[in-house]
Amino acid sequence: MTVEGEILLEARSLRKEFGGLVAVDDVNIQIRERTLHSIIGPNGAGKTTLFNLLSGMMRPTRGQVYYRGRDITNLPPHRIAHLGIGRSFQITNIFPNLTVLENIRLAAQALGKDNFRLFRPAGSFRQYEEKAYAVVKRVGLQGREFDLALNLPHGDKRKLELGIMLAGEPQLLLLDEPTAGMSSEQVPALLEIIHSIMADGDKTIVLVEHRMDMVMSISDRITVMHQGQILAEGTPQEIARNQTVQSAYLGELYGDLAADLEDKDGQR
Ligand SMILES: Nc1ncnc2c1ncn2[C@@H]1O[C@H](COP(=O)(O)OP(=O)(O)OP(=O)(O)O)[C@@H](O)[C@H]1O
Repeated sequence: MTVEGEILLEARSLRKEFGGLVAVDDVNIQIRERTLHSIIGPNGAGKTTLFNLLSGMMRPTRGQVYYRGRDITNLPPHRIAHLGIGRSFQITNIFPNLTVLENIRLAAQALGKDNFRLFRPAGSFRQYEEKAYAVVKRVGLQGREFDLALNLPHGDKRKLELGIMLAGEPQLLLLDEPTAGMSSEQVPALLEIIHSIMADGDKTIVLVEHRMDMVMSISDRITVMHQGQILAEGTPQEIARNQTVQSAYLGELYGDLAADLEDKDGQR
């Protein structure tokens, strides 16, 4: 059981309009430290837009985002990243012609203070290399260190993406569908990595994910979005039993989920 901490990230009356369309409709959400907080909802519910607002990739129409109590609403994405918020970009931040190790080492160097110095001391290079190796191991890419990123199978690309993020030492990880495009056989390895990140005891993860079994099994809290608004929030058990959620979203899935959760409750 995770020990919940202070509020790490908070959105207040956060709104994003695209022309006449309200993608995020005055959303209030609080993410507590050391929790795995999932955001679910049907296609077009506004989950990715919310992520873009939280990570500074998009400016809200109105409303605020606070990180550790500090207003970060209009900070550029790189400043937000330096505060300790990492965000997955669904593969686009991978350099395809660099190796796995180089990709991760660059991300580690980008965090360091001497990334723009032309003549770096050899010691600091070694330090980044060592850190990169540790991350490679962490995301289960041992044996693939010297493969070009472009040659990795899809599941390994997703692991590399996580590795690049971890090399930046974020306190908060925003993961947008980390299992997208993965086969069911590849999912457990990714789940294990997510579990190990949470086991560090100092990390917080916000996860957008469509695989309901995964969301229900790993989340501490779940927020359900629907048409840009928050429909419900609670523990996986509360969400699975929530009547409004059932009719709006979970539908026929509910029967299986409720049975699963009853089983888990019974085993505790
Ligand atoms: N850049 C954009 N310009 C115009 N409309 C957009 C833009 N981005 C998102 N939208 C619209 O905003 C709404 C919310 O989209 P968003 O991608 O945030 O939903 P989502 O919950 O992440 O969906 P999915 O699960 O399909 O990824 C949708 O109606 C979408 O078409």
